[in-house]
Amino acid sequence: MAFFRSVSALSKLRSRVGQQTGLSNSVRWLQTQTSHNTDLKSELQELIPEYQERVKKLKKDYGKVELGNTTVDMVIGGMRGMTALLWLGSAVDPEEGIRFRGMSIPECQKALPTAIPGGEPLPEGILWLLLTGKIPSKEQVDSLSQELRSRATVPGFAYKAIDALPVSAHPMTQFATGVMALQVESEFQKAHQSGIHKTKYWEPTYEDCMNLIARVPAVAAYVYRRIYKDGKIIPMDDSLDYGANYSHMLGFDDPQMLEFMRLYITIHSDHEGGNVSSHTAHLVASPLSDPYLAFAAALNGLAGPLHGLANQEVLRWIRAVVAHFGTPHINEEQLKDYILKTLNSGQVVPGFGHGVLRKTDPRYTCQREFALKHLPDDPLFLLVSKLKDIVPPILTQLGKVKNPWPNVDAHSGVLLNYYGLTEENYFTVLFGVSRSFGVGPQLIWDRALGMPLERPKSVTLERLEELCAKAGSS
Ligand SMILES: CC(=O)SCCNC(=O)CCNC(=O)[C@H](O)C(C)(C)COP(=O)(O)OP(=O)(O)OC[C@H]1O[C@@H](n2cnc3c(N)ncnc32)[C@H](O)[C@@H]1OP(=O)(O)O
Ligand SMILES: O=C([O-])CC(=O)C(=O)O
Repeated sequence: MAFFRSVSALSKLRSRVGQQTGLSNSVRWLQTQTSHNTDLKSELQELIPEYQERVKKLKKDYGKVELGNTTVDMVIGGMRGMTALLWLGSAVDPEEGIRFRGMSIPECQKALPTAIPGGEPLPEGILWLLLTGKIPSKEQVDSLSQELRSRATVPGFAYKAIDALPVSAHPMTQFATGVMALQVESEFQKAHQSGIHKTKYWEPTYEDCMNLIARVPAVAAYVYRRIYKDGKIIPMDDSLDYGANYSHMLGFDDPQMLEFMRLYITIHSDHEGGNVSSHTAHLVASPLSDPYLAFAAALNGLAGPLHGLANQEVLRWIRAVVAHFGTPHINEEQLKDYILKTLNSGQVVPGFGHGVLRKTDPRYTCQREFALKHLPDDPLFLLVSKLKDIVPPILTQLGKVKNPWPNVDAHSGVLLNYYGLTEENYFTVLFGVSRSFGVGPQLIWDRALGMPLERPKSVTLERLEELCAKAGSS
C-alpha cells in the first residue's frame, strides 16, 4: 500500500508542478528533474539504486498482480496486445503515438537542446533523456557530444570485415557485419571472462553501448561511401555534433540536411520495447550476450521489409509509380488504380499500417511539418501528401487492416531524396544508427536492474487444440 501511496503522491506532485508552469505534466515533471552533472555515467550511477529499489519492491510485493490474459489470438497472432516486457525509454499509445520518457515529439522539439536557435533537437539530448529520464541542458548535451566523439575511433578490422563482402551486398548486410566486427572490442565480454561481479555488469555494458553508439555513424558512412562513392571516405569533423557529423561523413553538409538528420535520429531512436529490432536486442542480450551481439541481431530484424526496410520499399514503390505514369503529377483515379494493382498482386502498400498505432504516426506528422517548411513544392513530397489521403480509405475497404494510416517510413525517403541521399537501399542503415540510441540505454538498464534471461513458454499445435476443445466444452 505504501508503494501505491507514494505513486499517488508523485502524480499529485507532478500535476501541481504542471499547473504552476502551464506546460504539459510530463515535461514539467521532467524539468524539475534536471541536474548539473555533465558526465552521463555519473548521472546514471546516482539513479541506479532508486530504480533497483522500485523493481525490487514490485517483485517482492506485487509479483502476482495480473496485467491481462494470454489468448489464443496472442499466441498465433504475433503476441499483439500482450504486455510482456519492461522498457524504460518510451511507450507507444495506439491513438497518440510515441512518448519518450513521457514526452511527445512536439514536447521534445520544444524542450531538448538544439544546434541552432529554434532548430531540431540534438540526438545527444534524446540519448540523455532515454537513459536518465531527465531533460539535459545544452552544457550536458555538449559534454555528451564530446564524449561520443572521443569514443568514435573504429578499429581497422571492422572496415576489413566489410571489405570482405561484395560491394553489391545490401547496405544492411554490410552495416550489420561491421557492427559484428566491433564486438571484438567488447568490454562486457572481457569483464565477464575475468569474473566481474553481477552487480557491476552495467558498467562495462555502459562502455560498450556508448562505444557502439559513438562508432556506428563511421561504420554506416563507410558502407555508404564504399557502395555509392567509389570508397572515398570522409573523416569525422571534431567540431560537429553527432547528427551533423554522420551527415558530413556521408557527404551531405547542407545545413538543412544536418537539421533533418538531427530530427531523423531523434524520432527513430526508440519505439517502446515490443518492436522487432528493440525486442530482438533485449532478448539476445538477456543471456548476457554483449551489446554488440545484441545490436547486430536487432539490425537483422530491422532489415525486414515489414519493419525498418519499409522506408526503402516506400521510395522504391513511389519511384515505380512515377516510372509507370511517366510523371510525379498523377491524378487520384490513376493512383487508386495503382494501389489496387499492388494489393491485388498480394503485396502490402509500404509505409501504411502498424502493429500498435491506430492513428497517423506522429513521426510521420513531424516529418511532414519539416517538409512543409523546407520543401513544400517538391514533386515527390506532393505525391506522398496525396497518398496519405488516398491510401487509408482503400486499406479500410479491405476490412482487415487494423490501421490504415501512414507510419514513419511513409515519409522519410522523400526528404532524404530531396537532400541528395537518393539511394533508397541505404535508408534502413540510417534507421539502424538511430535505433542504437533506444536499444543502448535499455541494455544498460537491463543489466543495472538484473533483468533475467528471457524464456517464454511455447505450446504445440496439438496442445493448443486440446486446450481450446476443453475451453469450448466447458
Ligand atoms: C518502423 C516500422 O516498423 S513501421 C511499419 C513498417 N512496415 C510497413 O510499412 C509495411 C506495410 N505494413 C504492414 O505490412 C503492416 O501494417 C504491419 C506489418 C506494419 C503491421 O502488421 P499487423 O499488425 O499484422 O497489421 P494488421 O493486423 O492490420 O494486419 C491485418 C491484415 O492487413 C494487412 N495489412 C496491414 N497493413 C497493410 C498494408 N499497408 N497494405 C496491405 N495490407 C496490409 C496485413 O498484411 C494482414 O493481412 P492478412 O490477414 O492477409 O495477413
Ligand atoms: O513499433 C513498431 O512495431 C515498429 C516501429 O514503428 C518502430 O520500431 O519504430
